[in-house]
Amino acid sequence: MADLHRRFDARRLALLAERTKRQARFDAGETPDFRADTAHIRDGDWRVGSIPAELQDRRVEITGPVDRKMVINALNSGAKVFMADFEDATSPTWTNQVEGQVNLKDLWAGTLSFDDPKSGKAYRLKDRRAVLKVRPRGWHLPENHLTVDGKPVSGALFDFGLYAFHNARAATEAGSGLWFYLPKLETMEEAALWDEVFRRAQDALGLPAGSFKATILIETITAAFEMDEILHALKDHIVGLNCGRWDYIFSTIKRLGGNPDFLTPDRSAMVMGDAFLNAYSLKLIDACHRRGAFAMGGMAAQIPVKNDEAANAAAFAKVRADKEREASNGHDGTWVAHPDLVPVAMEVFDRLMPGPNQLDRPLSGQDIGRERLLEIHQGPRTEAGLRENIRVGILYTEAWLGGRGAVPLFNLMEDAATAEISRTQVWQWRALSAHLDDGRVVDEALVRALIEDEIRRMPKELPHLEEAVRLFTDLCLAETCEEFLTLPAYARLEAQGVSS
Ligand SMILES: CC(=O)SCCNC(=O)CCNC(=O)[C@H](O)C(C)(C)COP(=O)(O)OP(=O)(O)OC[C@H]1O[C@@H](n2cnc3c(N)ncnc32)[C@H](O)[C@@H]1OP(=O)(O)O
Ligand SMILES: O=CC(=O)O
Ligand SMILES: [Mg+2]
Repeated sequence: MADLHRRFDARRLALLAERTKRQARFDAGETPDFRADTAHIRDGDWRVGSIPAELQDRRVEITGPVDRKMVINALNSGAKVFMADFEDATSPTWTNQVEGQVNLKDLWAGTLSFDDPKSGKAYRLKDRRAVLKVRPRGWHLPENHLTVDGKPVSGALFDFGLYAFHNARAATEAGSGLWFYLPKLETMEEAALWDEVFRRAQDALGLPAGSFKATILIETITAAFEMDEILHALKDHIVGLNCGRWDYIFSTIKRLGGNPDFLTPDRSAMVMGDAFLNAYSLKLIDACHRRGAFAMGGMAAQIPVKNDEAANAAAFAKVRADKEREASNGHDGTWVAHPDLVPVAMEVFDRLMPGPNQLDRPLSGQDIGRERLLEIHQGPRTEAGLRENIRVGILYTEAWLGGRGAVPLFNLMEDAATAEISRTQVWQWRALSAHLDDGRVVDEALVRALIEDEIRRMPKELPHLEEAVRLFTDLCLAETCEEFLTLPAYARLEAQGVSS
């Protein structure tokens, strides 16, 4: 960890500073575009390196937090891949991060099991289980509990470094490897930093270059303009890109949210089949297939609805339709948030994707340019939409401050990415004095009044409610849009008494 920190942390911090400078340019009216200095990469004829056999068929991937029961359930779920998530689905308490590492180490050591003292249920791994991928935190989050030379290390390097150090040998000896998902990258330089980290770690562990393989989430508006460049920067270590739709919406609001041309409608109106979300997923498929890389779909937020058969059927139908769109468009696989949704997605991909993937499918040839990538969704802006953002944003933050990073709220999966949408959208509507469809202007007074009213309807006994309301309100009413909700929230984790 010390070696990784000393070699790479200054670069990480410099890249984060670049994000801030770029935000200032967006705030002054600039909009994203393809880079002139990398045209040769986009125009060049090259392909990514080899894809390991066990990653050739990824039609259904389940994601989830790293707690012991969930890890076992996910590995047993019937999905092809399980992404163990130290990121959007995990509140980064010290306990969560370290226990997550222990769980993964036990998996490779062959000792992962769990006896639930509450339910009395015994959890054991099945023989046939999902291939493991690990998603470390993004470049932005520190890990305050480990310092090197008096400075906190990066959360990303902590999650990656510990996992690689403890498991590379066991995974290789088991005939598998270390596979990663890398989140929230903004540029090819940020991807290149990961490439160097991989090379250094492989070297230090005595592994040949190319032993680690990653899938990169395209979940920032800036990265969508650098898909080729990101594939190229990680050429020997990349197997695909994934449409991280929730962070993508958040990133678009955050980066362009001060510009009235990018005023967004209700969150529920921003659906994958339309406008910039549709454009980016189609572009990602061609960008990947042209280079021999997987084009993974993303997460539908619906989860099973308990005790209401009709609502449950409607939720499953929405997931099915989302997966049908993905498979028909050419995605090579998709994500689900819950074991009950594995068969739903599997049925769709089995039906619409007869081979193990769609790498050989002809490119769509659609030339998706800047205009389509920046086409904002049309739809209503309603009090109900504003209230939903407030309700979900506060309740999610409350759970996060209590150490839970993924929560079911009003029958949807909510995690850090979806909560970021909630708070940035309230911020945007207020900052731009947006009009609701009923003619009212979203101003500080309206936001405060709706927050007050929503709190009245929330259970009073929630332990972190007061702090969550304070943080959420501050973020919505701030002069500028805070880079990440989880940064100020991380500073409060310890104060809430759940971090150690
Ligand atoms: C935007 C993005 O980044 S998406 C990726 C990040 N987000 C995620 O990964 C969220 C993944 N999903 C989850 O964490 C969960 O499904 C939640 C929190 C939304 C709901 O979880 P629960 O309230 O436990 O759901 P529910 O009660 O229906 O669970 C039933 C069983 O399925 C298990 N389960 C539910 N979701 C998962 C999952 N994703 N992985 C493994 N097991 C799961 C539960 O542990 C429970 O097991 P048990 O019967 O042995 O006790
Ligand atoms: O990480 C996935 C997302 O949608 O965000
Ligand atoms: Mg994300």
